[in-house]
Amino acid sequence: MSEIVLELNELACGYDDTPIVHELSLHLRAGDIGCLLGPSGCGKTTTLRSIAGFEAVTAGEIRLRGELLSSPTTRVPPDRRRIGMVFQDYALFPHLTVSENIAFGISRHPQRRRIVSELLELVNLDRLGNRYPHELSGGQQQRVALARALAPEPALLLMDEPFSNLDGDLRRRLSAEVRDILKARGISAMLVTHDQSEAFAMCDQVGVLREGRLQQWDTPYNLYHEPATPFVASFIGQGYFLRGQLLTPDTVQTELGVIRGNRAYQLPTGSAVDVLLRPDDIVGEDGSALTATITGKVFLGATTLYRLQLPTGSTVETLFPSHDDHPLGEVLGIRVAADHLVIFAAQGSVNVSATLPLEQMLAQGDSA
Ligand SMILES: Nc1ncnc2c1ncn2[C@@H]1O[C@H](COP(=O)(O)OP(=O)(O)OP(=O)(O)O)[C@@H](O)[C@H]1O
Repeated sequence: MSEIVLELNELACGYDDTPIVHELSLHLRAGDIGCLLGPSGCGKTTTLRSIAGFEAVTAGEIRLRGELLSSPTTRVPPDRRRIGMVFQDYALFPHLTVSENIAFGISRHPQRRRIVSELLELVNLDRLGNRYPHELSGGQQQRVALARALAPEPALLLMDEPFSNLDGDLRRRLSAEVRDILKARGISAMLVTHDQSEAFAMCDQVGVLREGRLQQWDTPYNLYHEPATPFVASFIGQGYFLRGQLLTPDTVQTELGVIRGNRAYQLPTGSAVDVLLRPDDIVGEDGSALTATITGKVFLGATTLYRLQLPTGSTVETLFPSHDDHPLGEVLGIRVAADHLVIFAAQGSVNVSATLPLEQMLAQGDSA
């Protein structure tokens, strides 16, 4: 495993007397791209600004390659941190050409012409060095901003919503391109976004923040398949919770029958639980005894997302190839095909009427 480049230990920060971020701990390894993801106002930018040195920390510490950058009694100035930044609005100098913008942070470097020319090539702007920012598209301006941030060879690159001024397709292409550039150069980076698909496409580790608290710092795969909290489960990806009752550590009785998962839960047998079902966990099956009524559908291109109402009134979702078209109101046969069983202790009271007596459920669980 590579060395740890960025360490946040029990970090707390905020503005004047308003605490925003609380007890935030995470480690980013060299060459990895990390991300802070969360709803608007949860503290992503505040955390990034603290790492950059623009905001003081009130508790905990920030270390870069082991060196203490911030603590309640230490604050290395932003320009001494070896951290590069790329902002949402590009923040290029309008009176400088593309090449001059890129050279800005290395004006005294003897090799600056060579570095600028390499970076121009890296970000695919090698013929635009003499243009001014207003003569470039948004995507091109953001590439210049990236090249400028990379020129001083920072130990860490911070990116605050870098693609949010760009639209759909360009945004996807540029984020993939930036990931390739960072990976090719082994650059460690931390991104802030509220766009989950961008976080998943670009990042090795993603931290989900809620109201200034880190809920989980993990790979995109684990966030999706093994969310640590109900908030992460509902914030990441799509899905609905179904109330159930734990039969054994890895099986649960629900109104869709007994579902067996791939890991054991440490909750007491018989506990009321909430089971997360993603759209890919529910599949159509002609003739199935389990049926659901289509109450909504969203065309997504290759697939269509159907919202289904179960006889008890609960909701689940499923995805069909879009050529497999079904009208609203149709009753479908369905089956659960979940490999990853994600459950949490039930929030609120148990809907006893939707469950069977425990003995009967255990008998069904044995035969499942
Ligand atoms: N300069 C400031 N002074 C006081 N409060 C601020 C300041 N900047 C941000 N805040 C508050 O801090 C909280 C977190 O803001 P922050 O910008 O970190 O959130 P965010 O997760 O990046 O949100 P968004 O996705 O909307 O950019 C918000 O409640 C915001 O109003």
